[in-house]
Amino acid sequence: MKQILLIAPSELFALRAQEIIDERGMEVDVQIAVLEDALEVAQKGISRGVKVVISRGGTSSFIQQHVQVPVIGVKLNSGCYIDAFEKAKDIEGTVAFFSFDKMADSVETLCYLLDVKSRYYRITNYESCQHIVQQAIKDGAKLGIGGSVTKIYAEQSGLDYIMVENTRDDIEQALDSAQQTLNSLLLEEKRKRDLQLRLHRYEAIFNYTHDGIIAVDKQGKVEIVNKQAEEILPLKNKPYEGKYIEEILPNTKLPAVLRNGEMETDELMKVQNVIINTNRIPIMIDGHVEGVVATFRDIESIRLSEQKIRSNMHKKGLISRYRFHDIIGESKAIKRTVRMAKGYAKSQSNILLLGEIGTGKEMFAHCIHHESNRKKAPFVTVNCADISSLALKTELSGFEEGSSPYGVSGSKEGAFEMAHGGTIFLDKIGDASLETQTMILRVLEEQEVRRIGGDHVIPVDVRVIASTNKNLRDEILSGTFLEELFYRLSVLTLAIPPLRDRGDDYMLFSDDWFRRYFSADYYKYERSIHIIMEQLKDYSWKGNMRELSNVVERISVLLQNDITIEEIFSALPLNTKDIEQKEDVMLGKWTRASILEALTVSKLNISRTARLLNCSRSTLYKKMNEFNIKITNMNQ
Ligand SMILES: Nc1ncnc2c1ncn2[C@@H]1O[C@H](COP(=O)(O)OP(=O)(O)OP(=O)(O)O)[C@@H](O)[C@H]1O
Repeated sequence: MKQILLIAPSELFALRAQEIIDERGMEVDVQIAVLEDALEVAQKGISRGVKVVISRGGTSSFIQQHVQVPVIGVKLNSGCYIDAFEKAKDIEGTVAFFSFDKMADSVETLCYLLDVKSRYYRITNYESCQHIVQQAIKDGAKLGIGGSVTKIYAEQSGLDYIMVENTRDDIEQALDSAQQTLNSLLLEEKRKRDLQLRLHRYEAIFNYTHDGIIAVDKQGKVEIVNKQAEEILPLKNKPYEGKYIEEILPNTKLPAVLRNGEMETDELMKVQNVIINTNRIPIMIDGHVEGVVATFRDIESIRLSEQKIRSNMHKKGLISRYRFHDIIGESKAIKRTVRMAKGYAKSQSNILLLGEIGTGKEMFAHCIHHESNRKKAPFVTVNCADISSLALKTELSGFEEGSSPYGVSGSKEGAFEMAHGGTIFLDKIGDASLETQTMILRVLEEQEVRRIGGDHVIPVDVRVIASTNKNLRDEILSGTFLEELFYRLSVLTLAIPPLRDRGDDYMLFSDDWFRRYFSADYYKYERSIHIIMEQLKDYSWKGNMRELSNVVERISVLLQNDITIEEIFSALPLNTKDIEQKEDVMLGKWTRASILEALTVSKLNISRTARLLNCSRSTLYKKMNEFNIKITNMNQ
């Protein structure tokens, strides 16, 4: 699509123009028309994308009045008149020269030299053309010389007329100037587009950034407030435009920046009861402060969004894994404990879980969190045992950039921060050093943390569930546990019963675990499993679930390798005291049950059973026969 349109007043003009255009390889559309016709041609061209029009004299002035694009006028120079003078010099009477531009001095000189009686008519707009031609006739003109528009009126009035034709130079000049105009228009358009793009970008940033933005002018009057600022502060229904910032927000410190022109960044402050982190940037022009822009964030929302990201990233670590329905057990003891835990879950108080190792304290902590109204927020576990005091402190408080005690780069969020809105589980709290206990106590009292190397405090809302297998009252007496922390943590206490107090629950657990271990093969081993587990009825399970799961695993492996029940018992590292106690109970009576007990305790070893029962091996076999007791490898 050609963006320059040349409207020629005559065929000769058009031919000359086309010649130049072709020579230069320009992109110009050439048409022949004057006045209204020329305007129509121009308008059509513009609607197709023409950006510059070239035309001459009256037609050019006429088009320009009706269109928005620039119209380049082709000027007439004195050389154009040479041919006209040929005829003019023989004219008896006045020759009228019509021109839109000032007539060249050389034309006047030529008239003088050739003794042509001349009169000059300057046309300012095409409407006056007709009138000017009439005037010339009145003034006694015998010949008219000029452009295409006056030619029309001259012919209408019967005035002899010569239309001047432009030289190649005139047309070249007009084409040059049209090309330059087009170039600068295109450049300007590009600039505008770039500017618009930039403006749209700024607008998007301005309205969709998470930061609130307020700009004031040099007098401190509010100029711009973005949506986020309206919401954070909140300013929604307050008329603020044109008001002094102090009138709507009394302590923004923006007037101070207007006075001293100093930038302030990363400052924490409270405005309208909202804690924000803010930057104040003075707008300097020629060394003068012309305004200030403040950007700020609501600390709470930053943390919430960080938390959201983090909890997505560390889903496994930050969400509770167990629900109450995962807790296995039919005993009264465990059912009562679950009932209490569910009740505790509904409250906001801290909870201290007490119990021997492996009783399921951590599992209960997960369940309680999930049953509480904090279940959608993070659940963060921190193990206070087997970790140095410094590492634990780092874990709990996090650190700022460059402040890691271990020289780690970057910053790190502490566990309390991570658990904000949710629950922190302090496992084995009784093993934390006094220093760490003091730090935890301070966080609980003040409900805020400060990262290592940090210069500001971070408010936290965290529920603490702590656990221990120690007797903390004894620890307090011996000075290794802070009494104050104990009272803070033990608002609610829950004692998780040991496995030995849960009746046959150990059978349910082991059954569950054996099934998981053997899956489809479970039925192959079911009988052996039952016999073995029955024999462990009175075992004390000092390691509780952990010990039971180890035993189950060991038995499973042995059973799978076709090891006899007798050998399996000898391979189990069971607590010997338990067994000895059982032996005491069993000795004496010749009953089927007592023989079975002795066989079990001696791990199906006949010599040992005989010794236990204080009889010979042959007596034992006889008795076993009597009671129909057979020892077979159950796997076979
Ligand atoms: N009632 C239960 N039902 C099912 N699984 C359980 C139950 N109690 C504990 N467990 C399982 O037993 C194992 C040990 O439990 P957990 O780690 O919760 O005990 P703990 O008291 O926190 O142990 P420690 O004192 O050693 O930290 C876990 O694998 C847990 O899932």
